[in-house]
Amino acid sequence: MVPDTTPALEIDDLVVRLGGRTIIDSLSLRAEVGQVTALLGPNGAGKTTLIRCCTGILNPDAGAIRIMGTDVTTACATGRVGLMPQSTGAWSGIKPLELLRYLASLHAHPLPVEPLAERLGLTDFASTSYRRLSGGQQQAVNLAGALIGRPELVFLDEPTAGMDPHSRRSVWSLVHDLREAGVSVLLTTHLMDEAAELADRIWIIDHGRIALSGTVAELTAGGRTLEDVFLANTDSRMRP
Ligand SMILES: Nc1ncnc2c1ncn2[C@@H]1O[C@H](COP(=O)(O)OP(=O)(O)OP(=O)(O)O)[C@@H](O)[C@H]1O
Repeated sequence: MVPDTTPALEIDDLVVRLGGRTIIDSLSLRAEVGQVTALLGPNGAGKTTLIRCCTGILNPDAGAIRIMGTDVTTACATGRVGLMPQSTGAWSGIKPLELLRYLASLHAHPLPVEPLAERLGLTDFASTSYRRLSGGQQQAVNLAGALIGRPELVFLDEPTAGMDPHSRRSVWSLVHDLREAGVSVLLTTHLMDEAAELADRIWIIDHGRIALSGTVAELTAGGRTLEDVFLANTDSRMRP
């Protein structure tokens, strides 16, 4: 039997213009099924914009996105995609488990809420409303929300930003388990050790374009650190 080589995510020549500027500039990228793909890039490089396009929040101006061989709208509508955004201003007064139960009710075959909450340490602050949680605790709730619908492809936008080293390690272990279970993960991070620990393949983007891609071993061949490679291949000036 011929193996199915349809990628989890395939982006071709994507262009996004916002506020009169080109934010994503003819960008092409591929993420394989069952792998962890890391998107690195300086502040303002376009990482979140790209994720917004892949999750149906933003329509690109040109180019194509395929998720497991289907279009974004279909993939998202059928619950095959999960998203952990950088911030969710909307939840305010709701408590973590109430939120997860609500999100679970939107999916056909959700994960059981309590074990997921336990795994992410949410039960420790179960009676606190979302808006009163610390930044790292909110991140943990956001991560649970991304996973509750058993997505086949999950986008994690800076999943460990603001987390202490214990919480970060626990997220790393969860990402390893997701990979083990065959879930495809695309994450962004500014932490080079996180990318090196988790990613099967890294894509470095700068000013909305792919600057470089490869496995950690390929990128760091010759004794350079991932941070050296990042610094050498990206612009030090922050995007306006
Ligand atoms: N709605 C918008 N209108 C105009 N410009 C926008 C809009 N949304 C994002 N941008 C701009 O697009 C650029 C890319 O932003 P984006 O959030 O994708 O960067 P990023 O790579 O995720 O950065 P960071 O690492 O800081 O999170 C920035 O210059 C940002 O100001």
